[in-house]
Order: sequence, then structure tokens, then C-alpha cells
Amino acid sequence: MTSLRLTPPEGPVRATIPLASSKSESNRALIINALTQFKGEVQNLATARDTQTMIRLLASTDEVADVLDAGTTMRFLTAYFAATGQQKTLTGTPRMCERPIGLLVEALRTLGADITYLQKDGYPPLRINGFTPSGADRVAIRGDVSSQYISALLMIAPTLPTGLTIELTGEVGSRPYIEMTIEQMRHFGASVQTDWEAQTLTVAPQPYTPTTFAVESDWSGASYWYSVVALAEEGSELELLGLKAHSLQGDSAIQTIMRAFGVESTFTERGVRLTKIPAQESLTWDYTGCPDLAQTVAVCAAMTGIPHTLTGIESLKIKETDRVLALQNELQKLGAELVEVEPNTRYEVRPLSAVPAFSSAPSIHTYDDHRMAMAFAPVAMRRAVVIEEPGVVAKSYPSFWDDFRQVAGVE
Ligand SMILES: O=C(O)C1=C[C@@H](OP(=O)(O)O)[C@@H](O)[C@H](O)C1
Ligand SMILES: C=C(OP(=O)(O)O)C(=O)O
Repeated sequence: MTSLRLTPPEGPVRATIPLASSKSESNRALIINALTQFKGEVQNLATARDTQTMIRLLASTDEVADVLDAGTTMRFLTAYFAATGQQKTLTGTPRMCERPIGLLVEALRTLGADITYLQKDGYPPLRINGFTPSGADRVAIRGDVSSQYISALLMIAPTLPTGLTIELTGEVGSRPYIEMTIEQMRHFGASVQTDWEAQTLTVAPQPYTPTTFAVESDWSGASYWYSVVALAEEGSELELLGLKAHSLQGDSAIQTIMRAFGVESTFTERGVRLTKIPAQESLTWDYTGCPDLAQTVAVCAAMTGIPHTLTGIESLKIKETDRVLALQNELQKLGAELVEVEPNTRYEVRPLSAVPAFSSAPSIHTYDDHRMAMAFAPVAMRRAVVIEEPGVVAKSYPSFWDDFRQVAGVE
């Protein structure tokens, strides 16, 4: 499947979308459950490739663990294999080997892990050669590169002889993901104290208690359906299954963001119903806590013409691709641009002053990034669009195109 042509529906859309389970919650639950010697149970695990890879690697006795392009799998397993004293080589796709891991490795070394780099300092592939507790009960780590390092350290902390205090330095990005980790740890009986003002997290040395954890549907995946409703005709309505009003996922912020684009959320017994309401005139949003929503909303802003200012998107440059650059390239095909109005801090989605002649259906390059494919799919509510390499969605939402067939033509 090298590309898919998506075509607009005739009239309003009405559908029930099963959604995918959260890979973030799944991958945390799997690591924590592994630290109970697999005595608990994780229900509703994600079908996401990132989660299936985690399941496979946790069960494997091979020395080489290939995480493919899964960031959480790489970061969480590095800490898990180190803390459980395993001899492993961790590697991934060429892009994974460009995504930094040095801050996590440094912290793990402070705690007693023997880890060496096999190619470039600070980046996968890595060799983990075991763990001799150093006696350190405190580490300091920058909070502004990836929260996944902090989640990885937190999850192994209850198994350390002295527990662990983590001091976060500088700005803290993706904080809701750290809070998700802490909530899931507490669910499995861990004692975690947070002082967000002092940016200090303290975990007691206390084994996890095996229990059952049920994974919620994925709010990041839900965001594409919000964009579908924002761009669909009056009278359109979708029900998204398996979402909860009290979510552990920071990407549930999409409910607030999308009110600006004319989408109302109402919780039902089985999820959330999306209906259309009048849109607002503009939106400024700080994505520091929900970086995975930025692409969805940038495309929606480009298509609705609602002026949108984005801040807090620096971390997008070190994800599956440089997402800022990818958006800048591809939004142009929709007659819009993503302008850096203040270096590295503030961006605006604006209509292009000179709109190029459109092809009948712009062809969107997806850069090995599932979120590029899914963020641009809702364009099909308004005009035909081609999505290149649509199989990329498998990373987080393998059934995305099956669900999308309910709202648009998919060929
Ligand atoms: O912990 C997690 O599950 C994630 C944290 C975020 O990454 P960063 O902490 O690197 O921003 C997010 O972008 C990623 O999709 C999933
Ligand atoms: C950034 C993402 O994932 P990861 O960092 O886990 O590869 C994502 O799913 O958008």
C-alpha cells in the first residue's frame, strides 16, 4: 500500500468509532506488571505496534532487543533491563538511533547501571551489561528534552534498595505523561510523593502489588476524529468509544482545544459524543503538555482558516521525524504555512499569501510518522487528498483506515 486517496463524504457524517487503546498507558502497565514478575493483569492492551513490540521484547530471551521506532519502548526498556540486571543490546530504526537517550543513560549510570554506547555517544544502539546499586538515592535530570526518561526512572524506582528522589531541572515538558506514570504506579501500590513547585518526585523503596489495570482508549487517536467533526458539514456527529471523563491522558485536552474549532464533547455511557457548535475566532495554545496534538490542530487550523498560534512545540523536532519541518512542508500543499514568529518558541498557522495552483488532490508525504498520516486525513472532509505510505498508522492505531472508511472514501 503506497498511498491512499481519500474523498469527501456526501453530506454530514454520523458514525461510531471504536478507537484504539492508549499505547502510552499500555506500555507503562506492561513495564510495571513485568516488575511484579508478571503477576498482575493488563486489560484492553493496545494493538499499536509500539505496544506489541513491548510485549514481544519483555517476553524474549534474545540478547538483542529491536524496538523499531517506539520511543517509549526504547526508553522504558532501557531502564527496565538495567534495573533487572539483564544483558541486552537495545537498538531501533535509523531514526530511533537519532533520538537522544543520553540523559536517561547518565541517570541510570549514577544509580549503578553498566551501559555503553555502540555507535554514537548519547544515542541508541546501547549495550546494557547489568546493574550494581551505587547507593545513590537521588538523581537530577533536565525536564525539557523528553518526559519519557523521567517516566522510565520513576517506574524502576520502587525496586531500588533506597527508592529514588528525582529532581527535575529547567522547564518540564509533557508533564501529564509523568503524572500518568505516577498514577499507574500508585495503582500498583507504589508510594510516590510529588512536589511540583520544587520539581521533585520521591519514590519509596516498596515492591509493586500485582493487580489488574484496564487501559483506556487513546485520546491522541481521538484527536483526528475531533478534526473530522470540525471539518465536516453541519449536522455531523461521531461517537468515540472507550474514552473516560476522568482520564490519565493529557491529550484529553483536545476537548478544550476543539471547542475553538466548533466541536462539543458530551460523555455517554460508552465514550464521548462529538457534535458541532459555533467555532471561535482564533486560538492560541501551549502544547508543552500535549505535544502529540499539535499536528492534528495545525492541519485543522489550516483547513478552517481559524488563526492558530502554537507554543511549546520544540520537542516535536526529536520525535518520529522533525514534525515542525514536516508540517511546514506539507501544510503548503493545503495553501497554508507554519511560520516561526519567535525563534523556537512561537509559531502561527497562516494562509499562504500566494496560493499555488492546487493539484486535484494534494499528495501528503508522511515521513515515517503515523501522526502526519492521521493529522492530514481529516482534510478529506473538505477535499480529496492523497496520503502517502498510509501503513505508518500501525505505530499507534493500526485500524485507523478501517475506522476512517466510515466517514470518507478510502481507495
Ligand atoms: O510517555 C509517553 O507515553 C509519551 C510521551 C511524549 O513524549 P515526550 O515526553 O518525549 O514529549 C509523547 O510525545 C509520546 O508520544 C508518548
Ligand atoms: C512521539 C511519539 O511516540 P514515541 O516518542 O513513543 O516514539 C508519538 O506517538 O507521537
